[in-house]
Parts: sequence; structure tokens; C-alpha cells
Amino acid sequence: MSSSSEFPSFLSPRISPQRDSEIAEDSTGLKPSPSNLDLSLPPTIISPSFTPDTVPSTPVPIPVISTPQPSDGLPDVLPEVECIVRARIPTTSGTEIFLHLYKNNLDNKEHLAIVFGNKIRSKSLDRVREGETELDRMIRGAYVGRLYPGRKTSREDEALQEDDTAKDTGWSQWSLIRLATLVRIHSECYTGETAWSARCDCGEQLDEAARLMSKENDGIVVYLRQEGRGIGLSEKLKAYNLQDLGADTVTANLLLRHPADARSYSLATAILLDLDQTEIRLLTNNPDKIAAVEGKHREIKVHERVPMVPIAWRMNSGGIRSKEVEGYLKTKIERMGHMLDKPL
Ligand SMILES: Nc1nc2c(ncn2[C@@H]2O[C@H](COP(=O)(O)OP(=O)(O)OP(=O)(O)O)[C@@H](O)[C@H]2O)c(=O)[nH]1
Repeated sequence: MSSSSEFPSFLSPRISPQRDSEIAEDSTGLKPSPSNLDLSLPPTIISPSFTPDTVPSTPVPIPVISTPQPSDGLPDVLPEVECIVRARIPTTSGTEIFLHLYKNNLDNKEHLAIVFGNKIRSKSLDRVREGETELDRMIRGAYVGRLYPGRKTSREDEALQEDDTAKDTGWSQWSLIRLATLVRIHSECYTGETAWSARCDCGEQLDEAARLMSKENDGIVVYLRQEGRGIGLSEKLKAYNLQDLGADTVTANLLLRHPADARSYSLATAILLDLDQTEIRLLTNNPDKIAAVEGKHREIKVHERVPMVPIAWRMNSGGIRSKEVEGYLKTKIERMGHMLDKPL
């Protein structure tokens, strides 16, 4: 049986504690003492070594003074969404999240809201359904506080009262910005999130969003099932083969007769409104998402764009090094029109 150090790195968390015998000696022949070891990395959900607290993965937020005019492509009427079930997920980092699963009248996909903290509630989930019992409500997650064995009612109010402060009294412009909920609109990426792909930065961005929201114990990742910028997994895999044949990520989509980006964000707007969010800070490097998520009639106001620059994006130090990720980032910046706030 081989030792665990021979397994690929993705099979074991990179900051898992080492046994004393595994800690290398430095040039002085001394092993680092426990006080010299850098144990200061914050807990994150999956890849803590990519998202230390002090690197420029979270540069200064950019206030959104005036957003671009909504494009004609935005729908006049938002889709209808309904949260059909919610469940508490204790995570490996210690943070508790609440998964909200939505149905809608546009497609048959199970879009999700990953909610950090227990302040944010879904209006459609809490609505009383005809004929339902208290047990029915608890089973679909429409309860207040926490479930425990033998609980009889969904309506207890123990946990929420302490959080009912701040949001409704005397906001200055500044406190309004500070209190706006941190939101990420994330498009599903099977390859980047599950198959450890280094062709894109999706997995790392999801981890970074989770880390920031864990810190605030507040926030929402709207997780949209629009794989491969909306073309689906099988077409995205064909695009990868075309990329290996020499095409860039945009050209590969066009050769397959797809638009460069086939995504839409109206479901995200509708889900955020269902979660009672009209003032948000948006975590993204893609400024086009601002107008898209605000909606044609500005149903939502984005107060800040919070850029996220993972180490993989910084060409000069650390991070993932592969010709694929470099090609992806180059194309994203040059051809998708994404702006970075600082040079890489
Ligand atoms: N078609 C295609 N889709 C890709 C490729 N690489 C990643 N994706 C998808 O792109 C989506 C993420 O979009 P990106 O353009 O990377 O980022 P963004 O959402 O516009 O911007 P951020 O908010 O900053 O992440 C996910 O759905 C991925 O599956 C690719 O080479 N081809």
C-alpha cells in the first residue's frame, strides 16, 4: 500500500495537519516549530490553500455609481420561481448553509440558492400551502429556527429574533452599502467544480465566494444550471476538443454554432427577489452581469461589484499553471470583454 503522499493532491486537503515525522527539516537541520507553521489560513469549503485571507483575491469593492443601460435582451417580465424545498447543510468548514431548491416556469432545471446564515428567508417557501400539516411544512424546510427530534410546529421563533435588528432603521448611504447582501451568481461548471478541471476558474471562484460569505455569515450564491456558458455539458466537451485542436474558447463555441455566451440571468433576479433582496453587492469579474441581474426595470440595485481575482488569474505568481487556463483567461479578457481592475 502506497503512502498518502503518492495520491494526487486533489484527494487530500492541502492544509490537512502533517504528522511530525512528515515535516521537512530546513537548511539549518531544524524542523519548524508549531509556532512557526502557518496555521492562520481561514477555514474554507474546499480549497483553502487557494484563498488565503490576505492575497488580492478580494480587492477593494467597486461602488456601482451608474450601471450600464439594460440591453434589449433582458425580458420585460421576470420568470416565476418557487422555492419547493430548503434544507440545512453543515459543511466541512464548520459553516452551516441552507440549500434552497427552486422550480420555475422557464425550464425544468433545479436551480439553487445557497444561503449563508439564517437571516434570509424565501417568500415562496414560507407561503402556506392549502391543506398542509405542520409536519409537511417542516419536511419542505418552511420552519423557523432549527429542527430537532420530536418538534411539532414549524412556527417557533427562537433563532430569528436576535437578527431582526439593523436592516430597517436609519441607514446612511454608507451603512446601506455595508449591509447590502453579498451575492454571487454562479453558473454550473461540472468540469471545474467536480472534475478538478484547470481549464477554467469556476471551482476556485465558488470556493472563494463560500469563504467570503462564511466570514460574514451572510450571503447568497445563486447557482444556475447553465453549464458551459449555457450550451450544456456535451457541447462544452466538444468545445474542449476544438480547443485542443487550436480554437480559443469563443471560436470553439462559434464553430459549434452556439453563441459565445448563451446564458441569461433573469432567473437569478427572480430568485433574489423571492429571497427579499433588492440591495446587493455582486461578486464578479464580469461587469455585464450587473445590468443583467438588476433586471430590465431595475428590480434590484447592485451597490458594489466585488471583484474576485483568484491566484489562478495572476499570471506572475502561484496558482494553476497550464496552457489551457492561460488560454481561457486570455480569451475571457480579450474576447469576452471582461475587465480586470488591476493588471495581472
Ligand atoms: N462554452 C464554454 N464554457 C465554458 C468554458 N470554460 C468554462 N465555461 C463555463 O463558463 C461558465 C462561467 O463563465 P465565465 O465566463 O468563466 O465567468 P463569468 O460567470 O462570466 O464571470 P465571473 O462572475 O467573474 O465568474 C461556467 O458555466 C463554465 O462551465 C469553455 O471553454 N467553453
